[in-house]
Amino acid sequence: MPPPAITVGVLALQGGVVEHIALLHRASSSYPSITFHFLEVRTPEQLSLCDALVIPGGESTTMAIVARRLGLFEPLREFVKINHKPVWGTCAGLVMLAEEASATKQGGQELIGGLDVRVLRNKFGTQVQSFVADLNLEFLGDGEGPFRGVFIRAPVVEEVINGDGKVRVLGTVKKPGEEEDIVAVRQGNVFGTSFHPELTGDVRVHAWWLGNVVEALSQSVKGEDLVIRSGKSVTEQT
Ligand SMILES: NC(=O)CC[C@H](N)C(=O)O
Repeated sequence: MPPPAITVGVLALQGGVVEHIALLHRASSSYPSITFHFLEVRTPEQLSLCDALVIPGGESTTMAIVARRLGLFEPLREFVKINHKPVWGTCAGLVMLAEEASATKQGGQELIGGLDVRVLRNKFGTQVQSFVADLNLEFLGDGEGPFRGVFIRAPVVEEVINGDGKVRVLGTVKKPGEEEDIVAVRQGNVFGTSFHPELTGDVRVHAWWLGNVVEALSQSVKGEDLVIRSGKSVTEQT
């Protein structure tokens, strides 16, 4: 049985917060029997009210500094890695959810972790090299055609660093003349995208993720046991 009410937080230290909340509101209409509350999260107390969390795009270095100052790092790690609550990171949010990152700022930067991957920050260059690409996101399973991926100083998943097959590749992009890059991954309760669905007006990824949140809370199982609706494991792919 799905819970009658679900609180979804959006980490609101910096970055694309209102855009996510707007699309989450729209996506929630796909689940009319459930009351959703969407909460901007800036404190450990607010985080403790959440059943699931979105970490938006923005600038991961800034987010990390602010999260540290506000005493949010340990509560965030507990939320993601001990309580296994559903979490989705977009762009800078994906960086924050990686266990390792390369091309970090000098001296490194603090990460929450949860995804056994190393991300490469700013893979495609600076702001002016931002681009849009049609992505084939099979996990949406809707047959409604490609999803417009918006990439802004985007990271990619450079390597899966724990080869036990729990990291599932859900999306890739291939720029002309370049090799294919991994831009969407999932490991149990943690989902990450290099691109920004909240900037497209296309509600499909938000609706899919909210569906997973509902499913996870209905089953109230640990992250590792969540039903993976689709997506091949990395080992299956190679
Ligand atoms: N649009 C974005 O979120 C950019 C992410 C940024 N390059 C970072 O590493 O934090």
